[in-house]
Amino acid sequence: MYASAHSKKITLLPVPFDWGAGRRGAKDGPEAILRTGLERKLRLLRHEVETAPALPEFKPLSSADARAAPHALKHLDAVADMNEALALQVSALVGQRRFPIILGGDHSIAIGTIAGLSAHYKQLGVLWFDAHSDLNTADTSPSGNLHGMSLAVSLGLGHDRLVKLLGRCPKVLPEHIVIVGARDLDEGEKQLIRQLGIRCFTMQDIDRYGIGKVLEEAARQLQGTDGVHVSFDIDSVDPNEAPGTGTPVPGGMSYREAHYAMELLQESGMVTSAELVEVNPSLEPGQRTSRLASGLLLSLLGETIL
Ligand SMILES: NC(=[NH2+])NCCC[C@H](N)C(=O)O
Ligand SMILES: [Mn+2]
Ligand SMILES: [Mn+2]
Repeated sequence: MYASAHSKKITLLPVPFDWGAGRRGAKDGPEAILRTGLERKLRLLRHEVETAPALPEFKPLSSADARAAPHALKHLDAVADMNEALALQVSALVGQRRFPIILGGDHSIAIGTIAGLSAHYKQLGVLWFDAHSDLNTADTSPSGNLHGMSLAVSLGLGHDRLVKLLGRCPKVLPEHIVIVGARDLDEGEKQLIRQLGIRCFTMQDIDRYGIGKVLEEAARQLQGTDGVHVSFDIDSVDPNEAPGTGTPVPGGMSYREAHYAMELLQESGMVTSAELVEVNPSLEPGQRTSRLASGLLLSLLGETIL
């Protein structure tokens, strides 16, 4: 086997957290992904790999937070506390010149990941693979679930406790965000995308241009950045391939489209961190979704077919 062009010092960081989602179970995602042998397989690609101790479990403490009234910010305290701890860890890893791969957990963990990254990358680019755009605010969210708001928070829109993590706000600029795979957007999210001019490649764009062309455009959009974070929500892939996830939406990326996107990003050499979220092992009998998640990370880090 050939050594991949650039061997990296990778830290796998498990984040067993699911209070940002409407249903429980994504907290077992990291363990399921790690069980596929991800660490060992990354080593076969000639990377130096360590698995960090999992982030401690943050649970709702106050009864108000646990009750999670509808149309509020559900479990705000737990989400804020977890993300603060996560942001500090991610920032420390980047400071040590390590390549962080954060294993979720629901997508609210992107708040902490991006906060930690933005402490080092002043022009951070974010490639957001998702059926959704997670651009809701308290005013537009149909659910109150914070995993549907994490990208908005990173743009500086949301509760003070979340947008001001580690000080800098916003963490990322609208022109440095590219969404890929969208097919279920709430009305307020559509408005925000238009208003801020966020680059959003829907499933129709993937149908029309092909995933290769879409990734080419995405890379062009992120040219002015000093680091690129791949935030991969497994529900961007079609539920036939990724059934083990909490908010599945039909009509997603195919197995090959998802892998090809990762392969192209590997070739581009532009990616500086990644996270894989929303794998919920309780929602499928087998290991299909966690295997897919693991395989996509391997493609992103240099695994090739031949
Ligand atoms: N990370 C996710 N899976 N997010 C799903 C969000 C669904 C919906 N848009 C909401 O705000 O509740
Ligand atoms: Mn998401
Ligand atoms: Mn999603």
